[in-house]
Amino acid sequence: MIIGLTGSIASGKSTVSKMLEERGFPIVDADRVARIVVEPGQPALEKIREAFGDEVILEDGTMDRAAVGDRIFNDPAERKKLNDIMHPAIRHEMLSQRDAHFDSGAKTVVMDIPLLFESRLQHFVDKILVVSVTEETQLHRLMERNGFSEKEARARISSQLPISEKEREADAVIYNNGTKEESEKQLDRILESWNAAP
Ligand SMILES: CC(C)(COP(=O)(O)OP(=O)(O)OC[C@H]1O[C@@H](n2cnc3c(N)ncnc32)[C@H](O)[C@@H]1O)[C@@H](O)C(=O)NCCC(=O)NCCS
Ligand SMILES: Nc1ncnc2c1ncn2[C@@H]1O[C@H](COP(=O)(O)OP(=O)(O)OP(=O)(O)O)[C@@H](O)[C@H]1O
Repeated sequence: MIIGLTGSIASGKSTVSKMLEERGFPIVDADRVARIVVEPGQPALEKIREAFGDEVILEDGTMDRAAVGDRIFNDPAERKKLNDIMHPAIRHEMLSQRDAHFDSGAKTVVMDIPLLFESRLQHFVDKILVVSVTEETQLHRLMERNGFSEKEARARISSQLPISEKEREADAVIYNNGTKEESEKQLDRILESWNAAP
């Protein structure tokens, strides 16, 4: 079985992903893969330099994530330009990690994909698990975790589909406004109802 774990920025996907990892599920993490495909020497990084200019590359040759973030979260055309470069590379690496887990005998693989709906990847997974929070909690946690101003946080939130739309298409939803323990209980109930074992 493939579980697609999604939600919105700072809704708690990594928190739930950690709980799944503790239960022995192998995780393919799109955000982590997105860092691998732009390491120095990777073709995607060269394309980013060509498309966005030398000002988004740091002196040590790595991508300036803050500079790229400022550009893409404030401009849909810039965001599309980056997505068009990075998403094919991310998809390729994620599928190869997924296959490796199944080849090693996993029964269930979790794919943590923040943009599962935005990138229309629903057909890649068997069950969609959405981690949801109210917009107020999301804004508060995002500002606190990243040290963003309200404007910076809102730009990121509005770069994604509203979480209510994601909930509608989910097979199950974890409401992560309460404590992590409360979310953990919801997770265990969902895994049991799906008969999901690692
Ligand atoms: C823009 C970048 C450099 C900002 O880096 P930064 O370290 O500040 O953030 P990080 O990578 O941890 O992402 C945080 C969250 O931002 C959101 N996000 C990232 N990219 C996008 C995007 N293109 N569109 C909408 N939301 C996005 C996701 O919810 C993600 O979990 C980085 O997010 C990136 O390379 N994005 C493009 C690749 C991508 O689409 N990743 C999303 C998962 S496939
Ligand atoms: N139930 C909770 N109670 C309190 N804080 C929480 C809870 N769940 C998550 N957090 C905190 O909220 C922040 C966002 O959570 P997390 O990093 O798991 O979100 P995410 O969906 O993975 O974000 P991103 O899309 O940016 O990767 C983190 O600082 C995390 O520690």
